[in-house]
Amino acid sequence: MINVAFLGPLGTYTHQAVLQQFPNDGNTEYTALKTIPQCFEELTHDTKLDYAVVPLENSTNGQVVFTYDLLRDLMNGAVNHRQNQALPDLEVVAEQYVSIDLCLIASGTVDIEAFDKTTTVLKIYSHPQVWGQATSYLSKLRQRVKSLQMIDTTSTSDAVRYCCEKRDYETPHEVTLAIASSTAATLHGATILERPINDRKGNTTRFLVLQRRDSNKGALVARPSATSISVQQVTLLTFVVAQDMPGSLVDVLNVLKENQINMCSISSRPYHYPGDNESHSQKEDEESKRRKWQYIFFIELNHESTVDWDPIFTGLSSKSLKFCLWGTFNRNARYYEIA
Ligand SMILES: O=C(O)C(=O)C[C@]1(C(=O)O)C=C[C@@H](O)C=C1
Repeated sequence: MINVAFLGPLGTYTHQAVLQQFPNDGNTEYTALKTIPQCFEELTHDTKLDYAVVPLENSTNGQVVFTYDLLRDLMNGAVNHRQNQALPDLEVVAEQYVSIDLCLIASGTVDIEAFDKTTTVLKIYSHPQVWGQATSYLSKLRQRVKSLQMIDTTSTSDAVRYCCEKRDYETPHEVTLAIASSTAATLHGATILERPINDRKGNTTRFLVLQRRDSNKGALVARPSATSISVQQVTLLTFVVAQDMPGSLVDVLNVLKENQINMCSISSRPYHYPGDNESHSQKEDEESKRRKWQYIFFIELNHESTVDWDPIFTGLSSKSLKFCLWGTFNRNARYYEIA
């Protein structure tokens, strides 16, 4: 039996990612948690859980910053190190992709055509990641009402639950709606008013599957894509460099070039050196620790399964102040799907 935690409740897009990765075969238990931080926290400490699935990025509006920042904080809080390589408690073992078809949802019947610019007060509940995926639909909607309030919830499925609970409190001019998946609407017995309302066709969210590093289970197996016989692999790394040293980022990237390995993504998030009660590498000097404008880099490499990692890790170790290898996993075939 395996136990998979995820950003719940049932009916979230993350739940969909979980079912794609771990189909209900009678051997899998699913544990719905309320927030992304809880997924990290519970997987770290509850050995009854084997995996956690969390959103990482969306093809329309980019990073799910909660997840990026939790990875950063785990790297900073890592107790175990091999020289300046942080070995946090969790690692990444697979990726998953879910097509995000956003629906405008009501608890009962609502006539959008009857909205009145002088009186209708519209409240829409959803996960914060959704607003940037339906900007043009929301701005058109705003023009048809007196006011539009967008209210954040911990997930899209929870947004539908809120919307259904609010039904009894509505005044004649106040309308409460949610943006979520059709699965969430069905689950709550709610009505889909319009779909899809996302800005871009092919809107997709990418998810990561995490496990505890000490579980020693290895990466999860993914099927090869229809277009390639060999399975491409992806490696996720994070690192920090000496920001005042010209070329310090280039030096790290040159390690990849010299070893003929391709980088397929790079992004950054704000970084703060670990506090005194957290572990840190000796190269981090006092002054740089106090600076506000520091960055951690996230890079992904795509490669065949036969890579000589020794020179790469030796290079990364010498050119960065601190780095972390989050895992090497198979590229999911859904990555290659065209919008
Ligand atoms: O709220 C959900 O349904 C989630 O699974 C979270 C989440 C996200 O954080 O990106 C997943 C996919 C969509 O992009 C919107 C929300």
